[in-house]
Amino acid sequence: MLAKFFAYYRPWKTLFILDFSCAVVSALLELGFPMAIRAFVDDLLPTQQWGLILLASAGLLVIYLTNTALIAVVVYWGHKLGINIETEMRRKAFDHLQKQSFRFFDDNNSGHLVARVTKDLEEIGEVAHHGPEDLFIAAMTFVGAFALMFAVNPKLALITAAIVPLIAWITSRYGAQMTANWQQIYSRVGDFNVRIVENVGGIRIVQAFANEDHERRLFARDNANYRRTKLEAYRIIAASSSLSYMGTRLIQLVVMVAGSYFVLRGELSNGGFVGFLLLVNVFFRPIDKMLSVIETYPKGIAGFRRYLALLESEPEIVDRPGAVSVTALRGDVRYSGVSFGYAKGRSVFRNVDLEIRAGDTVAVVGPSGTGKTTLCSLLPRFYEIEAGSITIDGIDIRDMTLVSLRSQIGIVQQDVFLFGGSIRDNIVYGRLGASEADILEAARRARLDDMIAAMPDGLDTVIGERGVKLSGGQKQRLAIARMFLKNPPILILDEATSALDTRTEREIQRSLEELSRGRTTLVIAHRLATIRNADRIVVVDHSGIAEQGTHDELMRRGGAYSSLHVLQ
Ligand SMILES: Nc1ncnc2c1ncn2[C@@H]1O[C@H](COP(=O)(O)OP(=O)(O)OP(=O)(O)O)[C@@H](O)[C@H]1O
Repeated sequence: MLAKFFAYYRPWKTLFILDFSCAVVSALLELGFPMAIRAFVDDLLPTQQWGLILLASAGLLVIYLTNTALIAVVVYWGHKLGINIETEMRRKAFDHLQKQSFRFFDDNNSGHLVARVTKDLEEIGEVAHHGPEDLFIAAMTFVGAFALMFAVNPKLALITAAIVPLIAWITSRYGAQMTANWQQIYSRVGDFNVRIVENVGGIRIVQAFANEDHERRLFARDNANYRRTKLEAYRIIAASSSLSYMGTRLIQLVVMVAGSYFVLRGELSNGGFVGFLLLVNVFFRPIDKMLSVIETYPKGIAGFRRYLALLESEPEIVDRPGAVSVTALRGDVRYSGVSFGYAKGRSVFRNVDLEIRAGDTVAVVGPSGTGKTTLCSLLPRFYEIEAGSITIDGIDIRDMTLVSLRSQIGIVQQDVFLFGGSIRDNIVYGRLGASEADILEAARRARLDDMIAAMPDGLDTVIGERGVKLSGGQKQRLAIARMFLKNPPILILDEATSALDTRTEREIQRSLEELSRGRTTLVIAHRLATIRNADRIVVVDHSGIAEQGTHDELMRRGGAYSSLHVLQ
């Protein structure tokens, strides 16, 4: 896993080297200061020459200033390195989400996915910056300080080092606990993200059912779980940092007592004593660093693990090697022996044959849950069929690139999804970069022009999240305008007008008829009246296609279609 982590440093090698070398030089200077102080007390003071003392002080000032500059570089460029890595990871995570198939989103909650791309990655940047640098410098300072302490007074150095196993034990014990704890914290954050995303998205339903109290209780539970896990983390931090504080202060006391003893016995100079006390601080600084690494590293690594899990979930539907990019298809669609099920061993339909000639309109009808929507969503390869094949103009859809296949198919859905921007943003989604004239023409053909003219900001009117500021009919028209702009040869209309009043439905129906003119169209309809003129009607039931033919043929046959008709 570490190798995968370090791979992210590759593009920022120069930045890393700059940051790292400045940090190393700064640490070396820190090691040098106690020795300079010792020389100052032992060698310079006894000369009683003010000129020399001031000169040495000026020298120290230069070194301090240099170190100040180094620290500034390390803090800024080091964090720059961290945020660069974090940004790259976030880009990759988002990119990976775009490639996932419908099934992935069926199985993963959007709140958790949001957490993956936001919160999980936050600490990785910190670890990327501090991790290797702190570890290396901690090791270097630790060894360096010990060597210098040993040079000043070996006995005192050994006494000081005796505390190290205790500190190491504290460090390793709490480190493992923290990693496990942070993984749990992330999962808790995901949980309440899910709760918030669902609550805010469905707030109208919540209020309509007056279920606010129920929602509050559910949220309170997740919030309390998060709090409990966080408290556990703070308990670990409190224990480890206070224990290590106690350890370092105890050893300082021991050094004070033992050092005084050595000074009185003449085994240690005054300067040596002062220098040694300063070195003890430097010696224990890596331990503080290690503790802060213990705090941030597990957060980063837990986030990185979840990030890797996301990146390693292979997209289910991808381009085959050698897939061709198709353009301007005629739209001859053929399903041959197609079988499909969402879960293994539970098929929605089996061995379905269906042919739609280019430009024809075929309506799919049948009882709820028989797989009408499913049948249509196989054409743009939102799900992969289990057996058989689907071809367009004789080419298997699996031999086409996904992007080109989907560019040839337009879908107008029952509940239109609109983005939160303006009317223009939503129409232009059909063909990004379309000209103003084309956008207006698409709006006109979808009979949206009167509404746009009546709006204060025209095309730039903001329609609210998911288009809440529009009526159902207006949303449908916007979706149709978007499709006029996209202008695909194949259309799927999924129950597009079921939620509207009769008059609006008739108007929208007219726009849809205009939209489907000259395009291969698959209509999923419940209202049989709207599909009477379809070139063919396919009736599905729980075992697949029950019958197909024109309205008149099916009525004459007196089968499933005619009984549905009688029912309506
Ligand atoms: N994403 C999904 N994951 C798992 N099962 C699904 C999924 N979507 C639909 N199903 C199941 O597949 C079956 C067919 O559903 P589908 O939506 O295709 O039916 P439909 O005929 O379009 O229904 P309706 O007329 O009610 O819209 C149903 O049993 C449904 O529960």
